[in-house]
Amino acid sequence: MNTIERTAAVTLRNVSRTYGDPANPIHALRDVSVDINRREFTAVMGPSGSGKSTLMNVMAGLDEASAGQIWLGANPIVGLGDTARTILRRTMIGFVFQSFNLVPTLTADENIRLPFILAGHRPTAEQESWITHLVTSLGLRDRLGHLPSELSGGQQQRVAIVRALAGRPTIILADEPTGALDTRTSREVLTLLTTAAREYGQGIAMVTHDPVAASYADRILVLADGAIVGEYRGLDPRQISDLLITLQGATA
Ligand SMILES: Nc1ncnc2c1ncn2[C@@H]1O[C@H](COP(=O)(O)OP(=O)(O)OP(=O)(O)O)[C@@H](O)[C@H]1O
Repeated sequence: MNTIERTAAVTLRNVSRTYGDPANPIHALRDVSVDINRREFTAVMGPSGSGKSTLMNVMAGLDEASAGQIWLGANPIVGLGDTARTILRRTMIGFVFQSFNLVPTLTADENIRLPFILAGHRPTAEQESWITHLVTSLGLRDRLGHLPSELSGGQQQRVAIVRALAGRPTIILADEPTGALDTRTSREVLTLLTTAAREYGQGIAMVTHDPVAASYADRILVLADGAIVGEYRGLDPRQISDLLITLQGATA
């Protein structure tokens, strides 16, 4: 199976993740098979504890699947050593976490450039103009010299988003990226993620509880109790909240 050409940004086949005592296991993911496609913005939704963060962590190779296979692009990650996995992650994935994860001693500009420094090369001219576009459209031009502690939560999140998008990674994994943002900035961030998928062919997976944020996605995956229980397209925010309310009722 490893030799089959894979066009998805991330492929999961029969992936399970079990925690805790084998006699009394917690099944965070149960036999999940899904593709996160390139050129597509996928929202991941589901009740608290349904496995959304676990799904993101195993896709990123930050957590080990207990069973199953995972590919980043064409590269299998199950069984890879730590170093190889770190290199793959660095070159193929951009992360946006709710907690920003900026380096406190680096300025906004240095944080944005950190992935390039870690990868050992400077941004190309094309990447420089993409960074300038991102910085300008997220209103960060006059904040680049500031440390994270000198920025508001929303500004810190925008810096993290520019950092994730800057190198045009194959996949962007975002966990509640708009959780700390005001409505206008949220809209800008979601529009940027949409652009990243449509125009730059990146695969986006975004965990969110927010029906408005999810309505920007092309596809919504719904998790319940560690399994994918639904896949939807073309829903508006109202339809998404109705869906979640129905699911909460079914799993309560
Ligand atoms: N390191 C861990 N050790 C033990 N159990 C864990 C661990 N990580 C997650 N779990 C359990 O796995 C299940 C799925 O957790 P996960 O964090 O993936 O859910 P989630 O859908 O992201 O929840 P939320 O929306 O509240 O963030 C939960 O029952 C959780 O308690």
